[in-house]
Amino acid sequence: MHKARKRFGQNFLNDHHVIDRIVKSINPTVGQHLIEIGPGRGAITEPLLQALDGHLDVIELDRDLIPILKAQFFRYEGLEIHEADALKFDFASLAQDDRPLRLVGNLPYNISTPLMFRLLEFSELISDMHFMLQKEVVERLCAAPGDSAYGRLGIMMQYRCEARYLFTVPPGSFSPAPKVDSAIVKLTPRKELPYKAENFQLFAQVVKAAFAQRRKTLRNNLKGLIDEQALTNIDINPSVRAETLDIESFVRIANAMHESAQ
Ligand SMILES: C[S@@+](CC[C@H](N)C(=O)[O-])C[C@H]1O[C@@H](n2cnc3c(N)ncnc32)[C@H](O)[C@@H]1O
Repeated sequence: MHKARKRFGQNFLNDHHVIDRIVKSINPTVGQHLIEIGPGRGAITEPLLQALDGHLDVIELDRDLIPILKAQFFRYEGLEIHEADALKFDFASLAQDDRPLRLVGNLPYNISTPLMFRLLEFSELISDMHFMLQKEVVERLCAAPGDSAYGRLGIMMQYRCEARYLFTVPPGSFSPAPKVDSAIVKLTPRKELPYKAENFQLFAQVVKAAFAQRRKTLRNNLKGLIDEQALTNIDINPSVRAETLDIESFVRIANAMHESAQ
């Protein structure tokens, strides 16, 4: 019998109503290319395989789960089990035809933020992502300017993706039960970016610096990167806090810095 491991963030879904709701939200159809991150003991894997005529890629880090998954799903020849770390996995290696990738997973909470940043690198190959995460992380991913959860994670994600909070899942739906609520988020990479940063690294640097100290003004957090006058020139008030600025404003700051460096 496999024992749940904390270090792999293992909280297995055991609530059929919730599993059903997740699969309905994903709405998988035969012919689509789905990839499940962290299949665990197969709670979502099973209904996905049924909906996808047995064709699915799964990525699992816990090597003790691999033989269990193989035995459980031996009938499905189209199931590819990758024993790998999703944080290091080359998702482009799965995009061998022109079908976009659909990512799903009840993710280990301990790697959720770095995994989100990693997946952004592959966003052009992905049509959508449905993830279960800690509720607080989903709130951050979906937050708008002025919300208390609004910050670096939400801005970097929403720059590339539309983020939608689907529903909340209580601790009792898992075994072992986590200490906090979880939620399902749908992330849809944008085909066209509404605001384009000329230099993406610079944009990322501005967002990071702007939130370095949440209670400080832009003037203070961006000191050394861009001066007060340059902010005023592009209609950004240096006395406000970063949490009031929309994504377009951050792009405007980064683009002004990029132009002045040319
Ligand atoms: C929260 S459990 C979910 C399991 C299953 N999908 C379910 O809903 O019951 C997270 C799963 O991700 C796996 N995992 C943890 N870290 C991982 C990583 N870096 N790459 C791939 N899988 C990982 C764990 O072993 C576990 O199976």
